[in-house]
Amino acid sequence: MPLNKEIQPGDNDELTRERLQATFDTQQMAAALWGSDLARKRRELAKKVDKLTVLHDSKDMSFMTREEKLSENARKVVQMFAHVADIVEDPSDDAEMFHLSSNAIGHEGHPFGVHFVMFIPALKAQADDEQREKWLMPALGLQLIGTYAQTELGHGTNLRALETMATFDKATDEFVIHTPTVTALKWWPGSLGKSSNHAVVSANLIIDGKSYGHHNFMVQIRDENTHKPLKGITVGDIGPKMAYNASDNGFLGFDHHRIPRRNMLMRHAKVDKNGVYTKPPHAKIGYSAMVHVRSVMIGHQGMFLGSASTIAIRYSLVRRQGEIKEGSGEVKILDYQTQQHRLFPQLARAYVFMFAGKEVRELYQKVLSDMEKGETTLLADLHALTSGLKSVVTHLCVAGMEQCRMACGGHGYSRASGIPEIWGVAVGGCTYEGENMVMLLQLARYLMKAVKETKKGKSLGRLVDYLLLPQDRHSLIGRVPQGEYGPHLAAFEHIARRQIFKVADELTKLQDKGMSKEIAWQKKAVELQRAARLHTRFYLAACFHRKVQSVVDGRIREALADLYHLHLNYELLDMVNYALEDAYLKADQVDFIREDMYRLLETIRPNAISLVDAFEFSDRELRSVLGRRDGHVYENLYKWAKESELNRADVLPYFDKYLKPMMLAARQRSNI
Ligand SMILES: CCCCCCCCCCCCCCCCCCCCCCCCCC(=O)SCCNC(=O)CCNC(=O)[C@H](O)C(C)(C)COP(=O)(O)OP(=O)(O)OC[C@H]1O[C@@H](n2cnc3c(N)ncnc32)[C@H](O)[C@@H]1OP(=O)(O)O
Ligand SMILES: Cc1cc2nc3c(=O)[nH]c(=O)nc-3n(C[C@H](O)[C@H](O)[C@H](O)COP(=O)(O)OP(=O)(O)OC[C@H]3O[C@@H](n4cnc5c(N)ncnc54)[C@H](O)[C@@H]3O)c2cc1C
Repeated sequence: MPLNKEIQPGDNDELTRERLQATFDTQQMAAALWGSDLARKRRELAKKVDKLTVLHDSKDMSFMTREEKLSENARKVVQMFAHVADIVEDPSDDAEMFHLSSNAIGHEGHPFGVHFVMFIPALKAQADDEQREKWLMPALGLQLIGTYAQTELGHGTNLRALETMATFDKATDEFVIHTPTVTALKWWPGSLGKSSNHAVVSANLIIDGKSYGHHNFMVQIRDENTHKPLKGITVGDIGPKMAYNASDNGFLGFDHHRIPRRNMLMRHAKVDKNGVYTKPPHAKIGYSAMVHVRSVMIGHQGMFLGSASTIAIRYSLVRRQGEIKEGSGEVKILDYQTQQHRLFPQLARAYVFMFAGKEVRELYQKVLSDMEKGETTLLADLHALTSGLKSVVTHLCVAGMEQCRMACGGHGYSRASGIPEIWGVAVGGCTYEGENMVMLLQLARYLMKAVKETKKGKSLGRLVDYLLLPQDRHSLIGRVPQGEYGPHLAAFEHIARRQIFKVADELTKLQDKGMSKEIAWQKKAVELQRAARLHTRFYLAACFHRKVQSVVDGRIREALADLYHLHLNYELLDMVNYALEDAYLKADQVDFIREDMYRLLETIRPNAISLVDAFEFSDRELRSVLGRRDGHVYENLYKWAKESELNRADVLPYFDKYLKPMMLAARQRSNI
């Protein structure tokens, strides 16, 4: 059977020649990336969105004001729901809905952003059956718009310091929600500013003067008909952000606002009418909506990096600049080794982040179904894994996207490239759902506990089984037959294990000298977050390995293995200092890794376009002139620039108002 190579009439010949070189079928590679069912659904829904003009951007969002963006995406999201049954096979499938949304709406936000990502997951995990009936069904049916209001002006990370109060009033069987200070104002919740009419609000539960820590409460914030804030509620937009400006992130304050007792989400923790409090089965079960977003973010961040890689690689095959051999003509910029070294490792990361995203979603689903039965054993593992992945993946994604942007030269800096907006959205991920450094320290906590168990000969969980294995003193990289990469993966394991034990020993030594546990932790915090990063990077490399092993088709496995081996080499070089510290690697082995990496760049080069085609991002989804599938970049850049609002007239008023008088005055002065 001929291989599918994504060639279409009217394509730029340069790209067609590139596509013909592929060693694999792009649709089969797409199936490896997304799963075959989702890959098919994505393809079909993109075609349907193409035909439905009501779902198309009315103009490029780059040329819109914030209010126009909000209005445009509200229009599209409503149209999207109106046509959803004709477009997707299963509207309750989050993945399918997410892809519909990224095709039709893009990534700048819309009024239902947090509704689907946090509000509904919070209700699913924390509302009891009666409450689900009351709010989850209407929320799924779009009868209300919800947000998740946890962060305050004064505190986002340290949830124990949240100040919003929910004081139980036994006499009326109500909670009184109150914002005692300006720092207690809720700050940041997505779609809160102008769109939502309900919020899951985190507030300190106070019964008879005693605080039970923060819990989640359902609060209606706006009238369902007039959309005006309810009495005792102040709400508004927090202003423009780096990106994500079609989302109205908001502020929210309460002045002794009363809600019924049954508005506390009571699946796990409960308060009865006598004010008797029942503890949840796990102290952090109320954090489940955060864990949900952390788990979905991994794959989505991979998609963002995949989008930027697609844009930069396609453009690098259209752009010619300079000669490699004098007189032989200008070359495609992707033929430069430096360009390949800049882009292919990002492409490999995008792949592995998407694979890891799938694994972590499966674990989340398992934990969620366990939680339904009151079983919480795997919650700590999930928290540790998502905390590490969330931090490492967002950090590497935005660093990688910046490489993609720079690899496009000047045109990468233009919004026409599409990279600035997705970079701006992705970089928010380093902060939201737990600031990266803080989340790495959460994982480090787990790792230090794992060390203690290891010393007793036990494992804390599957993720840290490797701590029980003995340390090798020297790496076998370059000492085994060419093409064997087991020692590379072993090096990731070695580096992570060594750093984890090293910092654990250092903590013990400090405490043995009489330092408190907390101060010792502070003294070693940078080393601790390094341990968490190295553990996560080992997890990612091992995940890539598992994926390559699982692929049946020989051609796909070979192309994926090239990316995997590049990933191993590139990431090892990026953290080689850890392997040199204990002479685990020698200088000749580092040279071996480098040379192998350069070899792999050349091997991957002919497959580059098909490896990005395999993401199957539609042009509508990419929203990039540089990344167009057909490669017709220059004529479309010119067309795009002409759309700029500044080109509506040859002379704009500011010229007559400011510059002309200044120049006239200057001329007059020079004539005197
Ligand atoms: C139309 C529609 C289309 C529809 C489509 C629909 C489809 C939709 C599909 C989905 C689409 C998705 C799209 C996404 C991408 C889109 C782009 C943009 C979107 C932007 C959205 C942005 C949303 C962003 C939202 C937000 O940002 S919302 C706010 C997030 N805020 C934070 O994340 C605060 C961080 N801070 C903390 O999480 C805590 O503060 C703290 C540090 C843990 C300490 O917590 P503390 O309570 O102090 O506990 P410790 O004392 O440290 O620990 C004590 C003990 O508890 C343990 N433990 C702590 N935790 C946990 C935990 N979880 N679980 C288990 N254990 C835990 C710890 O291991 C320790 O164990 P031990 O060692 O004792 O054994
Ligand atoms: C785009 C976007 C969307 C958001 N959406 C929502 C939403 O829908 N709902 C919601 O409730 N919130 C939302 N947030 C808020 C977000 O969750 C918080 O901003 C985030 O959790 C970080 O908290 P912070 O702002 O308090 O940062 P801070 O904690 O003030 O971080 C500042 C610095 O202090 C350091 N730091 C803080 N604590 C520690 C510590 N213990 N140890 C070491 N270092 C520390 C951090 O590492 C960081 O370097 C959103 C934020 C963004 C950017």
